[in-house]
Parts: sequence; structure tokens; C-alpha cells
Amino acid sequence: MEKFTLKQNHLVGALVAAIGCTSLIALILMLARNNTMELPLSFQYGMVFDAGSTHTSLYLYKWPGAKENNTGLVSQVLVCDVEGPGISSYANDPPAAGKSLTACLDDAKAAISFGEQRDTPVYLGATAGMRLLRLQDATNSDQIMEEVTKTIKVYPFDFQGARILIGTEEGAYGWITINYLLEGFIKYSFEGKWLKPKGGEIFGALDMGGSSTQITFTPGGPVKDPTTAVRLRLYGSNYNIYTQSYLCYGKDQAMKQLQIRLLKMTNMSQPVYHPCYHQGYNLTLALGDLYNSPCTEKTGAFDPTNLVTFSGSGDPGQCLKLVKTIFNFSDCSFPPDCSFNGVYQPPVNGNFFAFSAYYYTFDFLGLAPQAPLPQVLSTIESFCKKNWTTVKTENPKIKEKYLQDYCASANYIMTLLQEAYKFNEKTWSNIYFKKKVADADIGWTLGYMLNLSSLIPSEKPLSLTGVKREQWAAGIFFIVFVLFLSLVILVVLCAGNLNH
Ligand SMILES: Nc1ncnc2c1ncn2[C@@H]1O[C@H](COP(=O)(O)OP(=O)(O)O)[C@@H](O)[C@H]1O
Ligand SMILES: [Ca+2]
Repeated sequence: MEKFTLKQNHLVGALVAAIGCTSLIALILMLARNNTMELPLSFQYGMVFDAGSTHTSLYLYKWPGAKENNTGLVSQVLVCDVEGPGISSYANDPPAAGKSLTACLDDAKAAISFGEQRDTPVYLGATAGMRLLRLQDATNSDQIMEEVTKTIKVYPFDFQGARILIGTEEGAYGWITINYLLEGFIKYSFEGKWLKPKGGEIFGALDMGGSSTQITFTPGGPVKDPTTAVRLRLYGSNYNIYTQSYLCYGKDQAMKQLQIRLLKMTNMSQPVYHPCYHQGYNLTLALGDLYNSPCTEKTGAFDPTNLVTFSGSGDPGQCLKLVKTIFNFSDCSFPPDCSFNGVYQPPVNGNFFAFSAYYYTFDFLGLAPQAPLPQVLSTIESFCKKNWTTVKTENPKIKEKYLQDYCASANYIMTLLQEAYKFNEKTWSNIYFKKKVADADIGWTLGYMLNLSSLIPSEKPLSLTGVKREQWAAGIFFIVFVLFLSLVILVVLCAGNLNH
């Protein structure tokens, strides 16, 4: 009996020692794994060409590599401004559109380590300038897209395609960019958990391009026109957004529309007085340059070489009146929920970022991101009344192509925001005129890349490393506890054996 108990004790002892050893190995392995998690992370890169109607820019982004890719950690590394005009301006020389991109591609290549280049996705998205060109000449727009594709393919990146975005995408991706950068969808908390930010606010997006303009927001009620609704599932939550893109209502096409109205009103008698241009400013254009867009098409014959001169009269009241004539505020199939031209829009809701030409115009006028409405109105009025010589001498460094239009574009912006979108004295303060959020430019490019590279999952990620911190702590605690218990049992067994 005694012999048998002793044998049993040895057996139990061996078993406990084995468990102890296994626990010790597990502990060492877990600690080692934790150490590797603390090692500096490698980065992955991605880039997007924003081929706008007036200008192309390349945005390079980076984020920590490996498993950390679905976190709120994508940041902007560089922006490269392509020399020359937008790609749609190369209608007569498509290969030149491709060539224009090489300097920026070289810059991006220099910024990415050799080993990472092949894994770097590159996208090119063209917007309203190419939408307009496609309407005029689809073959020509295809040629330009082919040429930019050819150029990018020469580089050692992972080219993901060049395409023309539809207005809905342009609006929705701008909205995703803003709310991603604000961490409005999800936030990585201090305790290492993914949380939906409590009371975290979702911002709307107001984008003013050269050829189109977009408004995107989460409405307070249901969307009555399904063609304007976009459903998104991001990090386990559903978002129903309203988005609308207005082709021909970007800043530059709107400026052309004003010129056409004036020409029609004045019956071509020269010069044509322009109330939105400063006194003393004269602009002479060939009719061919005026009627060259689907937004300003002329019915009937005309001589494209004929010249027309617009002469500034610097009259802000008349300018506002003129601006209103390019909107139709009377037709509406969803009364009273229309912006203009019969387009449905629910009442604006929440805060908004107004970027691109909205920002440039307000920034030029020296207005703060949230300048009060009366200050905005008086600033615009006094600026429009300045004569051209004063405007030029006060702003020697500003390009004339921008300077000539700030009065007109400010009045255009105010009419669009107040009369069309229906921002009032109360909701005006919900608009922030901004260029950047969290050190990244506001625009559709980041949202586009996040979506196409699956960097924003539909469902909530478990945690940063795949193992929650509490689970990891519980594991360590359990192993240490088993080790301690094994030690106690061994000591008890040894003491028992000695007694025998
Ligand atoms: N410094 C500036 N001052 C005023 N306007 C600017 C400035 N820089 C860019 N813009 C305007 O911003 C707009 C950018 O539009 P863009 O992205 O090229 O066109 P789209 O988005 O319609 O394809 C254009 O109207 C351009 O004139
Ligand atoms: Ca744009």
C-alpha cells in the first residue's frame, strides 16, 4: 500500500512538473510575441491622382503595415501638384496628358522605399472636366485615359486603374475622407478597444470644384428621392447619406454661365458690362472659348474667332442678381425640398466642411473658417467695390486668373449656400471653410483609396493586434497561476516523500 502511494506520488509529481514546464514555455512564448508587437512597424503606401477639371494633384498616403491596416491610421505623406492644366485640357494632344504626370510619379517613387514600391497601389480618378469632355467627345476622353494609364504603368507600382468618377462617388468619397480623418466612424481607445465615438459627430461635405460641385450629408429625416441616397456600412454601422453633384455648377463653369447670361441680355453690344468684375478690369475672349463646353453650348451658328470684351462695373447688388439667373428656383417635384433646377434636397443637417474653391475664396477674402454671416456679406461687398488697380496692388502675388473671379465666385458661393442649399442665419455657423483635417487635405482621394483598398471594413475590427489586451492579460494571469499551483503541489509532494 505504502509502495503504491509512493509510486502514485512520483506519477503526480512528474505530471505537475510537465504542466509547470509547459506553462513556463507558454509564458516565454507569449512574452516574446508581445515583444515582437512592440517592434517598429513597417509602412505600406498608396497613392491617388486627383485629375480635376483645372488641375491634377498626386496624394501619397501611408499606414502601418501587416495586420494594422484596418485602423484609423492612414496619414498623408506628400502632395505633388502636376505642372500645367487638368487632363481634360489635353484634348488636342492626349500623350501630353500622360507626360504631365511623370514628375509627380518620380517624386512619389523617391519617397517610397524600393521594397515597398511594388506593393503600392496607384489610382487615378478624373472628375467633372473629363465628364464634360466625355459628353462632347467620348473617343477623345478615352484616348486621354489611355495615355495617363500608359504613363503610370511604366512605374514599378501596383497600378489599380484610371477612371472617371461619377458625381455620386465624388460626393460620397469626400464625405468618407472627412469623417475618417475626424475619427467619426470609429475610434481606437486608450484601453485598446475599437469604439463607436459617443456623441461623435458626422460632418457633411461641401466641395466646390471647377466644373462640378457636390453636397453630401446625413439628413435628419428620410430621403424622398432614392437616386440621391447612398447606403454605406462602415465598421459595423449603417450610414444613409444624401449626396448630389451638380455638373456645370463648379466655380469656373458657373463663371462661364454668368458671361453667357450677360451676352444674351446685352444682345452682344460691346463692351459687355460685368457687375461681378472690378471697375477698370477688362476681359476679352473669343466666342469659341466661351461656347466650348456642354454647359454653355450655343444653339445656332456663330464665328468662334469673334471677340467679346467684358468690362467690370463692380456692382455687388447687380452681381448677386446676375448670379441668381443661372439657377431655376421655381420647379420642384418634392416641394418644399428642392435646391435648384428641380433637384431634391432634404433640409441641411449638422456641421459641414466646405473645401476646394469654397476654402480658396474665403481664405483669399481673409475670412476665418467660421466667420459670422454679416461679416462675410460686408467683406464680399466691400471687396467687389474695389477698383481693379487697388485689387492688383493689394495682391501682387495672386495669379490674375484667380484674382479676377473672387468677387464673382464669392457671390456665387453665397447664392448657392443660402438660396439653393438653404443655409440660414442659424445654420450658417455650422459651415467650416477648411482645407485640411488632421494634417490631410480634404477631398475625395483618401476616401476613394480607403474604399478600394479595403482599408475601411464593413464590420468592426476585433482589435489592433487580433488579440484583445484583456484576453492577453487573462492568458498571462492563468499561466502564472498554473505555474504557481504546480510549484505548490510539487513542494507538498516532496515534503510528503521526505516524511516517508
Ligand atoms: N488659389 C486658388 N484660388 C481660387 N480658386 C482656386 C485656387 N486654387 C484652385 N482653385 C479653384 O478650385 C477649383 C478646383 O477644381 P477642380 O478640382 O480642378 O475641378 P473639379 O473638381 O470640378 O474636377 C477650381 O475652380 C479652381 O479654379
Ligand atoms: Ca475637385
